[in-house]
Amino acid sequence: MALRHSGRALSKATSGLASSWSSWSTTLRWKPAQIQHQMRTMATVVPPVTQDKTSSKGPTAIVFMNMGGPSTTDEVQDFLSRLFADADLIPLGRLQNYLGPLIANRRTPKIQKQYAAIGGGSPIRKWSEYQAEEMCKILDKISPETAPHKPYVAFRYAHPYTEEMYERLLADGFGNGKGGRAVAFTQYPQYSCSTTGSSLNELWKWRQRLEGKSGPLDDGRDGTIQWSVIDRWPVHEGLVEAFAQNIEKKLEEYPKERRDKVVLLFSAHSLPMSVVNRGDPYPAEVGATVYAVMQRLGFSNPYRLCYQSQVGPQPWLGPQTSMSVEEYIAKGQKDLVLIPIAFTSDHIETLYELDEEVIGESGHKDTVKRVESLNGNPVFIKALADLAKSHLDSGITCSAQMSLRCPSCKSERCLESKKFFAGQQTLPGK
Ligand SMILES: C=CC1=C(C)c2cc3[nH]c(cc4nc(cc5[nH]c(cc1n2)c(C)c5CCC(=O)O)C(CCC(=O)O)=C4C)c(C)c3C=C
Ligand code: FES
Ligand SMILES: [Fe+2]
Repeated sequence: MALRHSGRALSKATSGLASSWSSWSTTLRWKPAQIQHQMRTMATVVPPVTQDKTSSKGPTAIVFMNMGGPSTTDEVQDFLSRLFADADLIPLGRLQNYLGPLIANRRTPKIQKQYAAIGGGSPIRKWSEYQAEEMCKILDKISPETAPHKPYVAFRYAHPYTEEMYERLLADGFGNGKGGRAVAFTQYPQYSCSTTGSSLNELWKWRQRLEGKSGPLDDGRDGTIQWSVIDRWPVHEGLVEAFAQNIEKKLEEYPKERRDKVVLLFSAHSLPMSVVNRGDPYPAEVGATVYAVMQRLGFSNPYRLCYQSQVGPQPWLGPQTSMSVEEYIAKGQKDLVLIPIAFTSDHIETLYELDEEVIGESGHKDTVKRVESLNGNPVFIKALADLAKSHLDSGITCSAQMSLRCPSCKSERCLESKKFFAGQQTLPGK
């Protein structure tokens, strides 16, 4: 089980180095004065600004944010290099620039084999571009006042990178003195500072670099892009409906007399306990999605939430998906349906880890099954459009929840980017 044993290989790769993989969460060192400053800024809640509903006319850019994945095996090394360079995902402190590439290089051949096994690359770009385009077509119809809607994709670790998306936005006539409205739409339904938080910090960084720091002019306009954020949507009814329909479809594959005893195993990407204990909202929001889906199903079946894809030797949030499947089978429960609940399209965690490893090695491929990922599901794409329309109608810049930092957050990036997105001004006259 390559992914599950990956921690040992990683710690081997970094052993002997001053700050190892195992200390990724404790590498920041603060002096007393810095701590006092941090304590003050940590507690700051930045109230979101309400936008003037009448002023937001099209064109409107809708930017799908996600982690991305290598489209070919040749892109794996760059993907992993970017991923291990991301201090919002894997904080390696002052050794980030040294340790990051080292771990990425060591890991590349193994991960290349996994992408080769699922057809030579991640399908996430194909699905994201399709979902964004189809959603914009629906949005043009249901929200003519903000049309035309232009789809963009910004990945954190693979093409199209955030900076490539931003350059395209500028080339397409947004910003650069022309203003215009853009919605940063996370494609992670549940918020984690390591995923959506990282993408927003990156977007804020490129916004500062490519659009400068121009303050509001006398008329309130500065010609930069007016950003708003859809930062989480764990219980959106269209999302819940799409998941529920896929589960119902899968349950039909079991004989009627066994159907209501099939155990539903929701599986989400895990988080290191250091991130959970920092106060990350993700576990609660994943739990909320699971509960909403079960409510929609009328609690027809027994269910559990488990977590997959731990990397490195630190403690991660459990129970592990692979272990849960093995233990239920050992207890005699062989009818199991796996439901990837925290990602909206296929990726190595579904196509390789769940299909090839967890199900493939369970010895019960005929009774342990996985529901389809949302991918091009029309119910899901309509949900995305409804969600975007409600956001555009609401006039809010981001959720109230996004303005609050984790209790133990010490990151200046989080502080500044939250301040920026929560404080985006209205754009009168546009
Ligand atoms: C909601 C989804 C995800 C969360 C939360 C998440 C947190 C998280 N991930 C790592 C480390 C790695 N993740 C890797 C790949 C990867 N991660 C997700 C999703 C979430 N990660 C996906 C969908 C993928 C695969 C992308 C694809 O194209 O298929 C990897 C690289 C693969 C590997 O080397 O095993 C690492 C490393 C951490 C540390 C973390 C939380 C802090
Ligand atoms: S880590 Fe959660 S807000 Fe900074
Ligand atoms: Fe991950």
